[in-house]
Amino acid sequence: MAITMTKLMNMSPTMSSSSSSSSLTSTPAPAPTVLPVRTIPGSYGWPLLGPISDRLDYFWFQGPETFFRKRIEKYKSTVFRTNMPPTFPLFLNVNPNVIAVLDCKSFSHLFDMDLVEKSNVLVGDFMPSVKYTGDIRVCAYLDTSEEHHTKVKNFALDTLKRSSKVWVSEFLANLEVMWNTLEENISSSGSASYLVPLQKCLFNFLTKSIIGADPAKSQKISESGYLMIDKWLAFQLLPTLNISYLQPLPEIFLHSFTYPFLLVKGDYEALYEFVEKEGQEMVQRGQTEFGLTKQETIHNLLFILGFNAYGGFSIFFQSLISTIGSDTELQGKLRQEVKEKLGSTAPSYESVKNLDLVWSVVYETLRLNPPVPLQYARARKDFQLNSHDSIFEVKKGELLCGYQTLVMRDPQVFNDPENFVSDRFMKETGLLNYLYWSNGPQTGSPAESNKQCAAKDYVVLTAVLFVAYVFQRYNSFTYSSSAITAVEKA
Ligand code: HEM
Repeated sequence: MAITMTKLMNMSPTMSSSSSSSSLTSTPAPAPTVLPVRTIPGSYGWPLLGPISDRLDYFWFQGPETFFRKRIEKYKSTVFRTNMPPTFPLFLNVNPNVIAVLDCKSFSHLFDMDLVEKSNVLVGDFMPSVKYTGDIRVCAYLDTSEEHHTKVKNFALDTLKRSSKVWVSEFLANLEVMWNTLEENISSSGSASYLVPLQKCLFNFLTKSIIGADPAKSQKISESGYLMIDKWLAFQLLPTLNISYLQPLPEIFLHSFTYPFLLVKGDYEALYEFVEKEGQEMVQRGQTEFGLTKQETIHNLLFILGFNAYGGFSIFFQSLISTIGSDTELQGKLRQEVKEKLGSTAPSYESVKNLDLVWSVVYETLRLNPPVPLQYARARKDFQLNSHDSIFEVKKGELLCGYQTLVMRDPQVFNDPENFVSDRFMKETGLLNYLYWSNGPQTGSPAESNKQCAAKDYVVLTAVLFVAYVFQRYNSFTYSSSAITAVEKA
C-alpha cells in the first residue's frame, strides 16, 4: 500500500474530515514528524524577461508537464515560485507571479476556504472579459464570501437535482444517436471521427437536462448550438490554452492578446434568446427561489451549460474514449463485467452501482488525465503551507497555482503513479480522498461554502453509464487517433 501512516498524518488539516473515513487510517498512527520551515525556492526573474521566458518554456520549448517537472527537479521541491502565462507584451495588467503547488498535500490548501479565496482566479490572474458572460461575474469567478456565490451555487445544485429525473434517459437516448452515426460513418468511410457526434450528443443531452429546453425547437441551435459554444469557449480561453503544434505561430497570434467578444456576440445572443424562450421554467426558478435577476439566471445557466458541463465533458470523454479504445485487454475485462453484472438490464443509477471495475477505470482516467489541469487560489491571509517534506510561509494576496496532472501522480500517495492501473480504486478505496479532479476530494461534498464542482457525482456517474452502454452494445471497438475504425457488436 502506497500511503504510509506517517504520510497520511502529515496531510493538510484541510483533509481532516473526509480523510478520517479512509480505510487506510483505521489503525492508530504514529506522531507526525516535525517538518523544516523553508523559504519558497524559485524566482520570477527579471521584470518582463522572466515572465516571457517562462511563457515560452511553458507553451513552446517544454510544454506544461515538462515545465513543472524540470522546476521540481531544479529546486528539489514540489512548491516553488514561477510565472504562468499569459504574460508580456500585451497582458500588462496581468501579474504572472505564482507559487506552484505540485503534490497532494500542498495542493489540498486550495480547498481550504479559510486560507484562500477564489475571486476572479478561475484561470489565473488573467480573467476573460465579463462581456463573454453578459457583463456578469458568473459563479465560477465568485469567492465563497460573496453573497452571490451562495445564491448561484445553490441554484446550480438545485438545477442538477431537478435534472436528475431526465439525466440518465436523455444521456442514453443521445448516446444511441451518437453510436448509430458512428456506425453509419464507419460503414460508408471505413472510419468515423467521433468528436462532432460526441459534442452533439453532449450538447443535446445537457441542454435538455440542465436548461429543460429541447434544442430541436430551434433549427439554428439544434444544428450549430455545439459549435457556437466551442467558439465562445475558445475565444475566452485562447491566451491560456496549450497549443503545441505550428510554433511560433500560436505564440504570436493566439497567446499575445485577448480576443474581443464581438467575434462571438451573435452566437451568444442566439443562445441567450434560446434559453430565455425555451428554458422558461428554470429561468423563473432562478428568480423566484434563489433571488437572482433574469439576466443573472440566464448568463449563469449558459456558463454552467457551456463552460462547466459541455466544456468539461468534451475534454473528459475524449480521454475516456482514447484510454479505453487503446487497450483491448481492458475492453475485454469491462465487457465481461458489464455482461455478468448488468446483462441486458438498462443502465440506471441503481443498476450500474456494482460495476466495480467500470467505476475504478473512470476514477483512474480522471486521475491520470484531470480534465481541468490547472487550479488557482489566492492567499486570504498569511499562512503556513505544508508540502510532504517542508513548511513554507505564504503571504496574503499571493497566487497559488496547482497543476493536477502532476499532483495526481504524487508518488507519496499513489503506487506506480505514472501508469494506468485499471483496478487501482477497487483495491484501495481510501484513495478517493486524494482524487482531486473536481477541485476537492472525491469524498467531499460540493456546497455554498466551498468551490468544489457542483456536479462532482454526476460527472463520474455519467462516465460509468457511458462505459456500461458501450459494452452492452459492443464486445469491442477499435480506436485510432480521434476516430473509431471498427466496432464488434455484442
Ligand atoms: C467532466 C465534466 C466536468 C469537469 C471536469 C468539471 C470540473 C470542475 C472544476 C475543476 C471546478 C472548479 C474550478 C475552480 O474553481 O478552479 C468546477 C466548478 C464548477 N462546476 Fe464543474 N466540472 C464538470 C461538469 C460540471 C457540470 C455537469 C456542472 C453542472 C451542471 C458543473 C458545475 C460546476 C459549477 C457550478 C462550478 C463552480 C463551483 C463554485 O463556484 O463553487 N460542472 N468544475
